Amino acid sequence: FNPSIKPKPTAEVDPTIFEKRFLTKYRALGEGHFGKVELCRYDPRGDKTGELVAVKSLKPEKQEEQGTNLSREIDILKALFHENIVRYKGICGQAYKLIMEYVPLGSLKDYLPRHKKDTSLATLLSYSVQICKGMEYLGSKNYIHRDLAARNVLVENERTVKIGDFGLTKCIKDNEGYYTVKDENDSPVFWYAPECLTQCKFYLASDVWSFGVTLYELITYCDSSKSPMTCFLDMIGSTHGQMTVMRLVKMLNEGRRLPQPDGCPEVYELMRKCWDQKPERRITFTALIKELSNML
Ligand SMILES: C=Cc1cc(F)c(CN2CC[C@](CC#N)(n3cc(C(N)=O)c(NC(=O)OC)n3)[C@H](F)C2)cc1O
Repeated sequence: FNPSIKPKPTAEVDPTIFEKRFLTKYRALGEGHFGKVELCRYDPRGDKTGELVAVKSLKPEKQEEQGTNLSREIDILKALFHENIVRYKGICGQAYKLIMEYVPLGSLKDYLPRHKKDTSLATLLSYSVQICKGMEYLGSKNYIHRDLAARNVLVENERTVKIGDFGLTKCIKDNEGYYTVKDENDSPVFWYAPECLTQCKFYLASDVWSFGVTLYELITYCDSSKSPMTCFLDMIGSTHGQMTVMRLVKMLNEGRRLPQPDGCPEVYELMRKCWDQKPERRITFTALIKELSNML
């Protein structure tokens, strides 16, 4: 080693720029209204030693209309660093592809029904604490998720979960404290708080409401026969088409809520604190972390 000879810097390669020609598709992980998420291998050496990644891309016919939304989602995810939030890895092409870490055990919606026997209540509560930590961090940056549900929480391993999709995440304007929801075609209405349904206003506390519904999903191990949609449609009668939202709002305004899942009444008490009619009266993610941790 001769200290007087400075090694020539190798060409600076930006690890967040992925070349399309090295991305090989394996299978679809999910389909959305405007695009899809696919499992891919990024294999620049062409010997299958490259890493597996999850790639979100827009349908060609939706790129015009949704391109800005995807680039906003990319900018948000790029700036998030938390152990309970899926990692941003980069972009591909003219930013119509978002490259994320691949979380192989999939969403809680896929995972819980298949692992009911080996997932204790304590583990479910640990998952809940982790979701709240990710959401507390997101809220600290003035972002509202707007689509918190078991289908958007990923299982890293049997001890660790991460919030995995930020397709509807928006930034709250400081002086207003809420985001005005534009017409959302496939809004997850059964996870939405009353103020979102009636006034199209989304507060940080609106995400707490959605967390309460997500906690209900966890405690029922995402059993589709007891899903929020199934339950609510049973309560309001499922033959009302576009009247569904009206009847859902009426039922919520009357104070009716999802029923207590079998066992763990103290967890149901916590859900009820997430479902206070008024956003300002709802429990916060910080308080939820404390109360859930005390149950562990
Ligand atoms: C274009 C818009 C759009 C398209 C979509 F398909 C979806 C829906 N999609 C969200 C991402 C998803 C669920 C979550 N969280 N997921 C991510 C991973 C990962 N990072 O590994 C993963 N892994 C997995 O399933 O492993 C077996 N699933 C799953 F693809 C559903 C939402 C959208 O806004």
